[in-house]
Amino acid sequence: MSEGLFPRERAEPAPGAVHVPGWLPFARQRELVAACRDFGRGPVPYRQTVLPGGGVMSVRSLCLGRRWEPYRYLDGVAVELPGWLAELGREALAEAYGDHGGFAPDTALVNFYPDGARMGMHQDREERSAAPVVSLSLGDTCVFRLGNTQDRGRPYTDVELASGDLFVFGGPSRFAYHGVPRVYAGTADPALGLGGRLNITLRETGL
Ligand SMILES: O=C(O)CCC(=O)C(=O)O
Ligand SMILES: [Fe+2]
Repeated sequence: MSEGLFPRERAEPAPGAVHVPGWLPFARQRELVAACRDFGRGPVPYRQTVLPGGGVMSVRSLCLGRRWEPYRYLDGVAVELPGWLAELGREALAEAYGDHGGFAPDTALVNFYPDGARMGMHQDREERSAAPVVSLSLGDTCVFRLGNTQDRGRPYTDVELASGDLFVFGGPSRFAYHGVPRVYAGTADPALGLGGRLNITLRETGL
């Protein structure tokens, strides 16, 4: 980890991909952690997704708004996407792109990474909207791998996402393969009250 050694600066690792380190103030991060804990106490708990081939994802996931399963969005909504979270997504996009462009997310995927959890390279392509994906990270720092739009392999760029970081991928990067090959256990500020990593992606499903 480079924390403390190199300044973490805003970067555009690929066209349409923007990383804004430390975008969320610490108090806001704490509120989001509490909210994510509350979501898990709602009608639909966090659960491990079973892939069509029988594999089980190591992350624990929960959907707000439209429900995603591999590889489609289901009809109907089990838990509403809170208006304040959609608004946070708009603010995030305005920060990253200078304009929220009318972004109207109707779904949030909340992923919890316990120690050792990872996410393989994939595309977010079940949405029927070209709107960007807005990602917020909380807790332990991870390696986020932003690949190309052709396949899971190189070229790719590894970006460290720490608590409070905003990452947006849209435009030419919207359908880039991406994944989380590694989470650095125990790197979160203990005052955050979270062991592991949380990631929230806000999306427009266009459905
Ligand atoms: O955890 C992350 O940073 C990425 C999550 C992701 O790619 C997804 O939920 O589709
Ligand atoms: Fe994804």
